Amino acid sequence: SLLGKLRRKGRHRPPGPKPLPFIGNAHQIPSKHEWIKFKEWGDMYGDLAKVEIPGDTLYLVNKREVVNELFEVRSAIYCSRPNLVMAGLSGWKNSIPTLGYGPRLRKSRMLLKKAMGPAAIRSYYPYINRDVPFFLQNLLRTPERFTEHFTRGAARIALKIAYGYEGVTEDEQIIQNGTRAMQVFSATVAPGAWAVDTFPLLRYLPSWFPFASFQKFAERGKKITDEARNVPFYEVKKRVESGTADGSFTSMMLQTEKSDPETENIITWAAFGIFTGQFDTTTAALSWFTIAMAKYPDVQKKAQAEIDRVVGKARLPEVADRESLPYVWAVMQEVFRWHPTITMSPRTAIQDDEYHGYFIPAETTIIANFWAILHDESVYHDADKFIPERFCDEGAPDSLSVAFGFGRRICPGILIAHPHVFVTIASILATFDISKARDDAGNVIEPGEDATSGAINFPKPFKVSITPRSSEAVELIRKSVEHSKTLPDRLEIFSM
Ligand code: HEM
Repeated sequence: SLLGKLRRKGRHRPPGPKPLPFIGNAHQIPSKHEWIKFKEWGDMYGDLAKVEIPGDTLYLVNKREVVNELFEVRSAIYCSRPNLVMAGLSGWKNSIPTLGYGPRLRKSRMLLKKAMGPAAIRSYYPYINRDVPFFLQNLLRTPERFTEHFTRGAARIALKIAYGYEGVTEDEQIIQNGTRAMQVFSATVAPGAWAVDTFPLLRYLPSWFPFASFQKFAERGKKITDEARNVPFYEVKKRVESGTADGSFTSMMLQTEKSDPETENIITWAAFGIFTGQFDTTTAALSWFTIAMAKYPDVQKKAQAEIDRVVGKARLPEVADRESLPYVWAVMQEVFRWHPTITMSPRTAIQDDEYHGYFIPAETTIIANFWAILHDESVYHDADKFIPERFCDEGAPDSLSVAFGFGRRICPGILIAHPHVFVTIASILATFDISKARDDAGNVIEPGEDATSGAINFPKPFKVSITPRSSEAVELIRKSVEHSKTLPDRLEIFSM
């Protein structure tokens, strides 16, 4: 039979929801929280579920074993990305996360390794520890602006590494430009935006963005993104030329790499990757942490008790305390499991392949559903609940080995994200209590768990109450800030 012939040729395609002519399954893909629908299809159709959209076929992968086999073991095949047209038009064409596999990607990741590899990261620990008190001080002064403090805390470190930060233009403007550029990115790579067609993109437009045609969107998005990437870079370049640059990834690359336009362009994107890769993701993760602490006071108390016992109240937690704070570490693992920062990641195969008898033609887009893996009830019971004990007492598989991706496209910032998020969480727990806010009538406001749509999984804006644990804690923050001011703020590794 024809079917048998196709099978023999290995051209058996995986099952999936029934497509309609022309639009395929587009009408069945929801406009938000696509990962939940994709998990349902995985539960119905198995290891690989095929979904048709106009102009593309997607294979959904919802199980850890399958993602591991394809993205890790066969990483050399599943190492490219789909062509994200709208992201490309909006200024992100040459960005690292959207690059197809090839020499440019390899070069970019090689450069990133110099700033994000194990040795470099260890050399940042003192800088990260030094910065935490400033973050806590901001939180103390204006606790209701916690989201902004999360962003600034992460951005300060990222900007320092990428551009040398202090003395390099105005950081407020750079952070604001970066935030806007990331909103353009997030909107244009959101699965609903590219998986269906370009029309649903309108749903993801940030509120400050005037309603406009696609051409206008792309034009404006590109302008924002170019400016966000170029302004800090050329500032550093100017300073390198005049011999006044603080040591940073950019200054080091400008002095050690070839000075042709192509290489320079790659450096701008690598630096911009360090900057934009860090602040939004960290803000999202810390926001979910904040919601978790408000909703699960017993978890918070237990984590605080561990810190009080191990670290004491005379100093703040530091990066090096990680091994001796297993419960706080489990809280962090649970944050990245409960609401993973990036719920799904797309890859394309660079050659034909086969998985358990199913044919996977070159160029097929595979969507790894990290959220589904981390909400698999057979692995993580009561998956919607926040239960750190599953990691430290029950031996559940690590969530961080999923939440940062796999293989050749694994998050290059993973080694800095872990200690930075960890020490931030530990320091908040050491000095503040997070609880549910009350409205003017005194009624408790239940923080929701609704996520925004877009590439990065942020909770919708929410209110909580953040108050210092004690007057001792306030004093500790004040003393730590004074101490930090006496410490060097250079990154030695880039001083040459
Ligand atoms: C909370 C922190 C973070 C989380 C949860 C996170 C998560 C991820 C994930 C899931 C991916 C896709 C991986 C894949 O396809 O397998 C990714 C890619 C990426 N991340 Fe991160 N990330 C974080 C922080 C950072 C930081 C600090 C940097 C700074 C260098 C960074 C830079 C990047 C870049 C450049 C890519 C694209 C890599 C590529 O496509 O080759 N991220 N990240």
